[in-house]
Amino acid sequence: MEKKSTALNKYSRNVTQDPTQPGAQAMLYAIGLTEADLEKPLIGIGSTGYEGNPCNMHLNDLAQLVKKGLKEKDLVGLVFNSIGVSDGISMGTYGMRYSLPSRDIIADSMETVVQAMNYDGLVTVVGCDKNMPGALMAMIRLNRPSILVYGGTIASGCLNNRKLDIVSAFEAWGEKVAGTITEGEFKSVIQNACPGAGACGGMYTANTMASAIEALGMAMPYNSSNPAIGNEKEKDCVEAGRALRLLLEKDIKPSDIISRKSLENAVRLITVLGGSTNAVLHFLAIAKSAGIEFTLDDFQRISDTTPFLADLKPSGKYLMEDVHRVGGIPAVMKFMLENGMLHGDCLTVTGKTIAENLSEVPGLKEGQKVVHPMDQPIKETGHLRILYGNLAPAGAVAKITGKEGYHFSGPAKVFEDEFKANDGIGKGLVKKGDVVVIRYEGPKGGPGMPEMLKPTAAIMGAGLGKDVALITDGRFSGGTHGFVVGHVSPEAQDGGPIALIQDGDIITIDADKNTISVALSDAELKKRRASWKQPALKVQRGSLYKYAKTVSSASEGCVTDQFK
Ligand SMILES: CC[C@H](C)C(=O)C(=O)O
Ligand SMILES: [Mg+2]
Repeated sequence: MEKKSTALNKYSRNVTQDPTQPGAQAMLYAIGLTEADLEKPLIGIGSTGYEGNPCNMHLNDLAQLVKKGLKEKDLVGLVFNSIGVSDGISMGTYGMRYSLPSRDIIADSMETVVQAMNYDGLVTVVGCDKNMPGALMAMIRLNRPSILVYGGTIASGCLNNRKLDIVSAFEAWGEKVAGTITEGEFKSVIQNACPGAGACGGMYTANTMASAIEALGMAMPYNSSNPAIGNEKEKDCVEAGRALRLLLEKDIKPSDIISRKSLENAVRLITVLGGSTNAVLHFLAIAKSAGIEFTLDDFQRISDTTPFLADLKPSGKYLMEDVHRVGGIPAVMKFMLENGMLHGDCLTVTGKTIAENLSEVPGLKEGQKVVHPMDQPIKETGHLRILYGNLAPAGAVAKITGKEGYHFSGPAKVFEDEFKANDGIGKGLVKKGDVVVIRYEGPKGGPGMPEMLKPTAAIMGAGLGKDVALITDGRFSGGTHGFVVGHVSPEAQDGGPIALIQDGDIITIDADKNTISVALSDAELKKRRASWKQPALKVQRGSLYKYAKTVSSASEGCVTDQFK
């Protein structure tokens, strides 16, 4: 792409080169910049590093490596921090209600710093689930040369020659409640599941979003599959710093890289990998941030025409470390390009196209078992199904790998929130054949649309994965598997039909016809709605109140900056 070169410091020059800004320059000298530095582009390095989470504990060190790469290319890197919360640590507690809102706080905070400080470009160094979409939304809003750097996946844990990961710990609770493991075994799983730094090791939300962002073209090749610990990750951080120079010189911005075609590339990779349902929510929001028409129906269209090929946890056997071992995400993308599943002409942050990047990488390792061949798919079409029906007039998102079948019908077992559901499951109130309904956990009702890994892991751990379905206006962790439907819209707080369900109503989920329905007549639903009263919001002040008052529905990506 031949783009005219512009002043590389077109933003920072407003403070570094303007004689009417002596205070700014005095402060920049104070942080140690020299007169020569003030003539160079200033690049924000937005890190979500913090000590309290394995996904984020090493990010500030990686940010220094990005800074090193920038310096090698005569650019001044300046590290700043945004926030992050841990899905794995907050899961099952009230704190999980802050998880999805943290995405938009990260987007707002990175936008704020880069705009306020007049930085010419941005490299974000991110780790846990919401960090990637939040950082990407900021990059899109700012639309100046940017690269996303993912902190990388965690190594697998190990116990008695059994590979463990974070979901092993979650599911161990269900196994213990069901009596299939002892208290001692339970403790050993917990203590050995996560060996150190890195984001959750299966194809959960962090690895899903990192892989998809690499396919979108906003991260360097191998960035998503290089593990958190090791010289490959250190190298890719320095390379990202170096790579920003070309983007500045050619004035290549996110709006030159993100398009409907590159969004299709991202979603097609998610489908091949069997990625997290959260990617639906986040890519709806990312597309909205970019002003690109991309709706739930686009996910269904791509799912209908893309095979599910990767045998990855939570429903499969392998972890992201195994993807790395057999060639990494570029090798998967090369396989997809060769099979006509990617648009190779999309530009990326290397300044080259997807096809040009992939021409330089080896393919999947001979004989590897992680990614199935085209003629032996795990499922001929995608695992992500967008369901509609009298229970979800505005849509719902199902994760159907086929391992639990494609149809489920049974009596509703209704819980008014996640905590009551966890309590009920723990007390054995959920029986084979039930459709568990967890409601008032949507974007406004939660608020914050929490992930339901605790109940789904308990159901799976109790061996009920094939015998119980679970639907919610909340969402699911990437670690969730089983017969699950989330993002039911409209949510209960807004009076959606899910608010009208009563114990015993027969709910039917058909993943072939993409429908979710309750066996009630329109007249009955109308009668129940007449007596339904909207409950007050669960919070009346603070960040969750602001969120509940501004957030859009899940079928719109839960955006908070585009309210009408
Ligand atoms: C267990 C998985 C992780 C903690 C998560 O929340 C996600 O992938 O969404
Ligand atoms: Mg999560």
